[in-house]
Amino acid sequence: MQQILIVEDEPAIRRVLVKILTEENSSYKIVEAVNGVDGLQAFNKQEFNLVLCDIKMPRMDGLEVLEEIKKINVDVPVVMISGHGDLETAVESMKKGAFDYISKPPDLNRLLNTVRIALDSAKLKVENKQLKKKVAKGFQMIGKSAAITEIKNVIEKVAPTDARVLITGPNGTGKELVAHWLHQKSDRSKANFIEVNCAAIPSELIESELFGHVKGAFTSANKDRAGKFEAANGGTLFLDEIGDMSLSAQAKVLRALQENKVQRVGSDKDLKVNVRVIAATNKDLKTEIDNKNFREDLYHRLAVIMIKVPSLDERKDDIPLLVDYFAKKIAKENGTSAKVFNQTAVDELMSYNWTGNVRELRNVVERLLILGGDEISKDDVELFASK
Ligand SMILES: Nc1ncnc2c1ncn2[C@@H]1O[C@H](COP(=O)(O)OP(=O)(O)OP(=O)(O)O)[C@@H](O)[C@H]1O
Repeated sequence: MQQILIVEDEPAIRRVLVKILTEENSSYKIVEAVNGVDGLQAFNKQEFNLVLCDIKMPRMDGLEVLEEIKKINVDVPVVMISGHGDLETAVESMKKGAFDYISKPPDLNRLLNTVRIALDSAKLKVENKQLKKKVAKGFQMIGKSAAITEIKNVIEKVAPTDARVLITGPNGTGKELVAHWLHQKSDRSKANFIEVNCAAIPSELIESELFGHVKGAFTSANKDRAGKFEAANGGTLFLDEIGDMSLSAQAKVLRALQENKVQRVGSDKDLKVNVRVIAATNKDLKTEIDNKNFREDLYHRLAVIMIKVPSLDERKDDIPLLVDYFAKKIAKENGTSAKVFNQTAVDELMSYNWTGNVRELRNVVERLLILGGDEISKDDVELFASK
């Protein structure tokens, strides 16, 4: 059901609007208000998917109603109804957040199209918000150890700035998670978070991956292609495993960071980009610099803020929380009910050496959920954890 509020002082126009909409779609439920004040009262009382609002009305005009509605719920589309002579106001209302406007007398097709598009777009907005929430939930950072608490504090402080961040730590400790959080908690979260795993891309392709290419730049370049820097414009570019990047790509990344400009491979045209770069590595970049595998100037550009994610061994008190979190998460993903890990099982898991790795702990939990008994005990851990 779609709830539509019509705010219109002229009874004849109101009647036409109601007739057209109810005849078009029986799921449209209409509430009528005869002036702006009544309209706002109705809007405050119940939820609406769409508002149609006349511009010229006594007591409170359409623009005021629009402004008030946007204060209450910015996501509900408002379509203005403009009479003869207030076209300029209609245009102004668009600047104030109106979705669109229709003219009086309402043309049937135009009205129905506008209503349909406004309702669809509102639905998309809501879905998008829900999806974002879901994504944010999928990136929960579990842990109350001193190390994780400190990392969360640093994220809170650093995320809203544009400072570059270098995240270090062993494989599977949560470096990517930290990068996601930095993005989610920044003003850039509306734009893209683009990830490039520098270790997974052959060195001859990394430049084209990062900067794009123009048609004919190399044999397989059969059309122009944007690179990851361009894709991340306005957002965040996460360069994972940056310690594995070739020296020639490092030189180009350095230039991109210094000048906020990139050139597609095969082109000499500069493209301006506004990208926040977050990098991660499990290597000791200082050693890589000594061994001439990593550029020192690039290191200093990247490592404005350093976040070191410690191995799980250094924060064992997070293991019970992580086991519980993964057990519930995996059960939910598989549509099964969550099994309990009893204290003996958790103690046994805590006694192991976890040289990295949260990812490994997650895999062990999954294995135990599949192979273990109804309640996971120390015996199950000894039998199936295979550490
Ligand atoms: N504190 C945490 N809370 C919840 N999940 C976590 C935590 N740390 C890591 N994970 C999960 O563990 C897995 C590995 O984490 P992530 O990919 O962030 O590690 P990484 O250090 O980037 O690994 P790599 O070095 O291999 O790229 C992911 O599924 C991630 O969601």
